[in-house]
Amino acid sequence: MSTTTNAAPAAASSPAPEAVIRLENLGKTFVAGDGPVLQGLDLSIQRGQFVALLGASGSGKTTLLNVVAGLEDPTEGSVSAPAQGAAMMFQDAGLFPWLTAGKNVELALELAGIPKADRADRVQELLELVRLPQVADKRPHELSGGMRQRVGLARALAQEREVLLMDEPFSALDAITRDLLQDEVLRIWEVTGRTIVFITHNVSEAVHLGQRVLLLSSRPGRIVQEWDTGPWKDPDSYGFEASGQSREETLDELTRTITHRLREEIGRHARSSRT
Ligand SMILES: Nc1ncnc2c1ncn2[C@@H]1O[C@H](COP(=O)(O)OP(=O)(O)OP(=O)(O)O)[C@@H](O)[C@H]1O
Repeated sequence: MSTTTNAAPAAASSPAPEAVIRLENLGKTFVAGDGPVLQGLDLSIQRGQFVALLGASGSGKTTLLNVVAGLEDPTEGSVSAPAQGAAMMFQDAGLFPWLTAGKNVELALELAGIPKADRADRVQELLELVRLPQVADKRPHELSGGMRQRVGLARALAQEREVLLMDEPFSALDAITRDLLQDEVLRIWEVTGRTIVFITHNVSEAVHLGQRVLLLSSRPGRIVQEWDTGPWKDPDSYGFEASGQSREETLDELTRTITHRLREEIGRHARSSRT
């Protein structure tokens, strides 16, 4: 794997960060004759990190999330992830249409074992966290797509899991709603300290959200390149000061570089699918 890191050297005394997800030589084959979807994949994610995952369509991004969540078993290698599993969020919020927004969130709290007496306050706290304090009594069909995703996010957070896996959660939303929700997710990540793995096809979204941006190769999927965006987002950091560019220029340049690499992988995927 090639890694592009612009971080300042870590202070000698800082303790090694704890990996909350560790995949070693991971492989996944669904149908023996079709070959592996994932192969030789190594990945370590530290507690509290925000990781964005890019890759061609069909490269195995969702499969990777499912393995981390414990929904799929690997056929090779090892997975270390929280035993409690992970909360997941998808392109469609998947709210139960017959329940109100509040009841959708409350159900997740109930399944997480939160006592009944504490649930009403917690539902309200979570809806406030996603900036929808007023929708507890509304049914999903009364909400916009962006509002439904916010409720879906509140429901995912209600599961009280350390790891949140997000599979293209905003790809069906209009650009303005998507921008707003990206900023909300960053705010919620900072407030809650969750470890987030976020799949997207949108490189700007990956660069905006991820501290680390990972590129999955075309089949078989493994992490082929990684970019560390952190130093460029922190104005006080070494990386920012060392460059003569503005933060926006640097992030735009990074977005172009990653887009170029992603296109190469998509092209490779298209060629290998034809053979
Ligand atoms: N349960 C399954 N049984 C058989 N094949 C599967 C199964 N799940 C996924 N696959 C295959 O694994 C490959 C990777 O699928 P996956 O959904 O993980 O890719 P992806 O990168 O998330 O794609 P996209 O970006 O289009 O969502 C595909 O060829 C898919 O058909």
